[in-house]
Amino acid sequence: MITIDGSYGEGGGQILRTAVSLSAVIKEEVTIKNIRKARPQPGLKTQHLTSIETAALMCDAQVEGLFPGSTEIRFSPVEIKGLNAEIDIGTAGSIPLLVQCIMPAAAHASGNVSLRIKGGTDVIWSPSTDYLENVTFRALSRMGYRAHLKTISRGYYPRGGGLTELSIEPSGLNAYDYTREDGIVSGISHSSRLPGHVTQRQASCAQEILEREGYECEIGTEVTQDVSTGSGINLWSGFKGAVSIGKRGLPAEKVGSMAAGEMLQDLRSDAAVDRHLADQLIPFLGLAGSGSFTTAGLTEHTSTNIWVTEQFLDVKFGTEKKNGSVEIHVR
Ligand SMILES: Nc1ncnc2c1ncn2[C@@H]1O[C@H](COP(=O)(O)OP(=O)(O)OP(=O)(O)O)[C@@H](O)[C@H]1O
Repeated sequence: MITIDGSYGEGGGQILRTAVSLSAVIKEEVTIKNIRKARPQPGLKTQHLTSIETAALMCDAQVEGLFPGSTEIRFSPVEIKGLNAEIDIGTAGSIPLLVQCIMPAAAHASGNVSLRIKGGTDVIWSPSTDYLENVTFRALSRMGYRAHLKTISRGYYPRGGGLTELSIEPSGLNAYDYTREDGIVSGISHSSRLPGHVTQRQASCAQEILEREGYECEIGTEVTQDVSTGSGINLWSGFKGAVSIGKRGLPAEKVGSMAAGEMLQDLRSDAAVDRHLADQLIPFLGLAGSGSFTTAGLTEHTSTNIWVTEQFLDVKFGTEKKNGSVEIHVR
């Protein structure tokens, strides 16, 4: 049995997601203590509960300690099967973070994973569903990972209710050395239950900033009347992306300029992948057993995910400074 201190390093929900999924892959029971201990509301939130429940469903796991606010769980996996199910997070809890919890295990399943998931598609402190599809899954496909996430309708905080369709096929993971692939910046400026000019203003502002700096852009707009009210803009290029979410009182131009500013910072860097993708790639690099990428800097999310991954897999990550970036590798 493996025991993980959930308060280690960054101390957030990601420790939980990586630990649960890798425990399923190696079929070894894990106990996670001190879950989100230093967060203002410690323990499991709705998003984490539904994520663990979904992972448990996939691998017939028994789970102890699964309740809101719980700071310790024991996850005992059996075999990872395919799964065809409808999952409702019930709040604006992040759909991409739920998916993050089952991604490594799904590659090792005996069948396909097809889920219709309801929840938040564009919420703060999380990849958006567009980011997951266009940045994370695009990057992982280089290692042979086969997954798609289709956004059917958007779910914003606090109401959520967005709908997505996830499909993951089992696959082996091959080693891959990521190099910079920045090119045209693509994007989508979206809103629900707001006047159409909001998406236009978000998109125009982002486009103007990026084009002024010499980057070609193609940003689409999407105006809907979904269950929840909100707006945002997602940009991506190569293995880099930027997510910006609107909120009451924040001008649409500011939402657009924040995304463009984040994207520019990444595009100006010689690194191959952005800092968010960096932490998300770690368990997969570990499972592939070899591979590398460069990123602008080592975040606490990344170093913590390296630590968790090394607790489960027989791999050792290395980091090395390279021309203003950091190379992270497994050899
Ligand atoms: N703007 C963003 N774009 C892409 N990915 C993001 C973005 N913001 C956060 N992420 C990713 O979302 C994940 C967040 O993990 P984290 O542990 O902070 O989440 P959590 O479950 O909400 O936990 P906690 O509330 O404890 O922080 C990380 O993989 C991080 O890289």
